[in-house]
Amino acid sequence: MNIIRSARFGASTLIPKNCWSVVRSISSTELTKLEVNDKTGIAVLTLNRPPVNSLNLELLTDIRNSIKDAESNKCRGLILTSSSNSVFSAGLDFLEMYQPKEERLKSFWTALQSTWMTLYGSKIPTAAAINGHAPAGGCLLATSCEYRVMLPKFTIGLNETLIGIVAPNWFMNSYLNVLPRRVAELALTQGKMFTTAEAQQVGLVDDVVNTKEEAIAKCEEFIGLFKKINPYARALTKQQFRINHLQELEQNREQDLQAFIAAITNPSTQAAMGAYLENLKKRSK
Ligand SMILES: CC/C=C\C/C=C\C/C=C\CC/C=C/CC(=O)SCCNC(=O)CCNC(=O)[C@H](O)C(C)(C)COP(=O)(O)OP(=O)(O)OC[C@H]1O[C@@H](n2cnc3c(N)ncnc32)[C@H](O)[C@@H]1OP(=O)(O)O
Repeated sequence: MNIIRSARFGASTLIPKNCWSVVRSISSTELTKLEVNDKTGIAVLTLNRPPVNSLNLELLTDIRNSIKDAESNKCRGLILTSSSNSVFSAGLDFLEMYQPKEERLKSFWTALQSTWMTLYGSKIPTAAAINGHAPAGGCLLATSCEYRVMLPKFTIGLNETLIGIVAPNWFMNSYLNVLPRRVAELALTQGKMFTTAEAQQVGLVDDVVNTKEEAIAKCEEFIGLFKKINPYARALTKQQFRINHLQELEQNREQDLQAFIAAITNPSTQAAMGAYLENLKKRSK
């Protein structure tokens, strides 16, 4: 058996899963766990930032590093999931955007841009096992993948307008890569959160299953579709579909950062976000 070494983790840890496969930890931090199934070569990246996997600078950085680790370890595919039983990811961490410090705000948004470009443009097949709610940035992660499977009774969508903010172009492009234009426009302008059943109906998710294990198995099945396909030809074909969106952000990173800072630090945005956060806190009491 080849032991994969990770720059971030040193020697790999072997975790027996069943008699047919061995799950090996490639890299691990407090916030993420990246494990590869030795038999299939498929990696699972588990987000682990309780209570709701809200995406702060550190989690975004770890996600990006993990995607790169999966690629450099020549994994055959990557599955994103969550350690929570009810939330895939609550999207961007409001605490990064509410009453922010400018330098941290810049690093945060720059990390989000980089993580999105790494995931959306990844050469390896990517899939999301959505085992909980996936609002806003959580939905962005899922729609940046090539395949989505979701558990029942959760919600997913880009709800930015409900918070009084505007989803940037590249969030919209990830949505448009999955949804028909008319559906995407209506959903974005309403800040619609789709139930699992609605999401499947409009094509925002490809499949619905009852357990996380089944979701991972579905993702593995999807990634298995490429078993006999030349990875180089596959990666270049995927890239041709996504290159315009990637270049659009790459060429306008600084403008996008400035637009974000201006929008977020606007007093009316701060007031709307403050009220939304207050409401969230009240609801969780
Ligand atoms: C022309 C264009 C011009 C300009 C464009 C440029 C820039 C645009 C500007 C900005 C774009 C910014 C984009 C932002 C995208 C985002 O991702 S914003 C985040 C949106 N997320 C949400 O709305 C989700 C909110 N959360 C929930 O709905 C629920 O928490 C959830 C359903 C996920 C889980 O519910 P439940 O299990 O019941 O948990 P609780 O609600 O009880 O929450 C537990 C604690 O977690 C805290 N929390 C929840 N979400 C977040 C979050 N996103 N960030 C930080 N903290 C969060 C919650 O307050 C509870 O905390 P407490 O226990 O009370 O301390």
